[in-house]
Amino acid sequence: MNFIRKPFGYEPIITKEDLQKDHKKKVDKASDWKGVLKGIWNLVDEQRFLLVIVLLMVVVSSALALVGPYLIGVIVDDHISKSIFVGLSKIIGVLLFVYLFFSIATYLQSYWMIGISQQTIFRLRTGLFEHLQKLPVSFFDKRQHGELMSRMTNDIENVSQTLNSSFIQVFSSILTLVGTTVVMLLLSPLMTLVTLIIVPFMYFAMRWITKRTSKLFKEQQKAVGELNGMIEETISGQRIVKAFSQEGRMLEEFAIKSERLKRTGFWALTYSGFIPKVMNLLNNTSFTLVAAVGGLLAYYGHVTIGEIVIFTEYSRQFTRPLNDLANQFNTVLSAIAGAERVFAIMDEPIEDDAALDNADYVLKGNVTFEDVTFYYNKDDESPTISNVSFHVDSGKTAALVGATGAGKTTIMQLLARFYEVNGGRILVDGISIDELPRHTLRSQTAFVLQDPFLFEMTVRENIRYGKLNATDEEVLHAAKEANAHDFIMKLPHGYDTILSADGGEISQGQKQLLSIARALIADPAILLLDEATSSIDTVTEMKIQEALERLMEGRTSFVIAHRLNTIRQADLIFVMEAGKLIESGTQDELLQKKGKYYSMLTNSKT
Ligand SMILES: Nc1ncnc2c1ncn2[C@@H]1O[C@H](COP(=O)(O)OP(=O)(O)OP(=O)(O)O)[C@@H](O)[C@H]1O
Repeated sequence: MNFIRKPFGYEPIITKEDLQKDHKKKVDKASDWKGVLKGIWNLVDEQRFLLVIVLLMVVVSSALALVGPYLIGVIVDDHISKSIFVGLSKIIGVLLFVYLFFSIATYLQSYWMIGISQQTIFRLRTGLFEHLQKLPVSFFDKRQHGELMSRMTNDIENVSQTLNSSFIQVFSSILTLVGTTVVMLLLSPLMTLVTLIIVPFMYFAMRWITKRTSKLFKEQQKAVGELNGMIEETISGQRIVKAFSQEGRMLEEFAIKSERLKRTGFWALTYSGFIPKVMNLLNNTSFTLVAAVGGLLAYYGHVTIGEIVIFTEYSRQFTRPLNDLANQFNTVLSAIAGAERVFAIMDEPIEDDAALDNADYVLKGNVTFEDVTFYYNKDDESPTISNVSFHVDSGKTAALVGATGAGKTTIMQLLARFYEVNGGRILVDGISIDELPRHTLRSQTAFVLQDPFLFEMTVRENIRYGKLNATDEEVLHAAKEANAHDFIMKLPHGYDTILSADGGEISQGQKQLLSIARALIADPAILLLDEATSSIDTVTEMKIQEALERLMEGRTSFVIAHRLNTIRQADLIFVMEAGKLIESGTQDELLQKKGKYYSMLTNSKT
C-alpha cells in the first residue's frame, strides 16, 4: 500500500451535509460554551481579583489606542496645515506619554495574564489527574489509555495557549471595535460609513471559513487522540507486536490514522490560512476607500485633512481587531473543544466512598460472600458472577480453580472493591465492604499478579510502593524474605537500579519476587494471588514458592491456583464454572464427592 500522496492531492473532506450536521450539533450543544467558561471561571479561583485588574488594564490600553490617532489628527489640522507650531511640543509630549503608557499597560496585562493562565492550567491539570485517580476501574476498562493521555497533554495545552494570549486579545479586540466605532461616529458619521462599508464582506468571508475550520479542528484533535492511543498501545505492547510479526499491520494501521491526521491538518491549516489573506485584502481596500472618499470630501470642504488622517488610522484600528478576532477564533474553538473533552472526564462520577468511621479499622481477614451477583456490563445477558456465597476464616488459604473465563479474577477484584456488586454482599470481619473506606480495605489487601506492574523507579522504590514510609531496612528485610535480595545485588546498581516501566530488563520470575517483596512490606491481612502459569526455571520457581509460603503465613489468601501442589495445600477449594461456585470444600471432601473437581483432577492426570 502506498501511503505517500502528493501534497496537494487531497480531496476536500467536508461535504455540505457535514456542515449541516455540524451546524445542527452546534445548535444542540449551545450551552457547552457557557459550561466551559463557567468551568474555567471556577478554576481561576482566588486570582479572580487579578483577572479583573487585567481586564481594567485592557480597557485602559484600548482607550489609549484611540487617543493616539486623534491627537495626530489634531496635530495635522491645528498645527501642520496652519503652520502654527506653538504648543506643538506639548501635544507631542502628550502623544509620547500615551504611547509609553499604552506599552506599559499592554506589558502588564500580558504579564499578569500569563501568571493567571499558568495557575489556572496547573489547577486544571492537577484536578484532572486527581479526578482520574478517583475514577472507578470500569471507567478505564472502556477507554484507550493513549486517548486519555492526549486529554491530559494536548487538550490542556490548547486551553493553556488560549488563556495565555487569546483571552486578552479577544477582549481587547471587542473593546477596540466598540470604542473605535463610537469615536468615529462622534467625529464624522459619513466617514464612519465609508470605513465600515467593508465589514459585511469580512463577516461573510469569516463565516464561510470558520464554518469549515471549526469542524476540522475538532476532527484534528480527535485524530491526535486516536493516534496517541495507538502509539501508546504499540509501544507498551511492542513485544507482542514483534512476537506475532504484526509490525506490517501496525504500520498500515498507523499510516491510515496518520494519513487522517495529515488530511484534517492540511485542510484545517489551508482554510484557516485564508483568514489573514482575505482580511489583508479587505483591510487595504478599506484603507484605499477612506483615503479616496476622504480626499473627495475634503476637496468639497466636508472633512478636514486631519480627519482623513484620523480615519485612515481608525480604519486600520478597526480592521486589525477584526483580523485578530478572526485569527483567534480558531484557537479559541480548538481550546473550547479541548476544554469540553477535559471537563467531560471531570464530569464522570467518581467512586463513592464510605464514611470515615471505620477508617482506622484493622482487618482480621474473615471473608464472606453472601449471594453475590455481578455484571461487567448492564446489558450482558447473564451475570459474570452469579449468586456466589462462601466463607473463609482469617488466616486460611482458599484456592480458586476453574476453566478460563470462569470468574476467578473477578471474585478477587470484587473483594478489593474494584467494581461494585449488583446483588448480595461482601463482608470482611462481618462488616460489609461498602462500609469500609476504600483506602482502609485496599491498604490491607495485596495483589501478587502473574505479570506484576513495575514503575519506572529504582528497585527500592518499587518495593516501597507497598508501604511508602518503609525504611531502607524494611525494604531490605522484605527483599530477603521474598528471596529477591540475591538477584537485586547482582543488578548494575543494586537497589538503586532504575527499572523500565514494564520491568523489561529483569525476568518474569524476578518480577514476581519483587512483587512478593512489595506485598510483604505492605503487611496485608488479605492476599490475592494469581499463581504464575508461565514456565519459570525450577530454581526460581522454588524461590517463589518459598517466598509465597512466607507471605501467606497468617494471612487470608485467595489463590488462583494452577499447580496441583498449591491446590492440595489449600484449606478450601472453590470450583468455579461460568460465574457460579459449583463446588467447595477441602481436597478430601471434593475427592470423595467425585464431582467436577474429581473429574478435573482425573482428566489432568490422564
Ligand atoms: N473488564 C472487563 N469487562 C468486561 N468483561 C470482563 C472484564 N474482565 C473480565 N471480563 C469477562 O468476565 C468473565 C470472567 O473473567 P475472569 O477474568 O474473572 O475469569 P478467570 O476465571 O479469572 O479467567 P482466567 O483464568 O483466564 O484469568 C470472562 O468472560 C471475561 O471475558
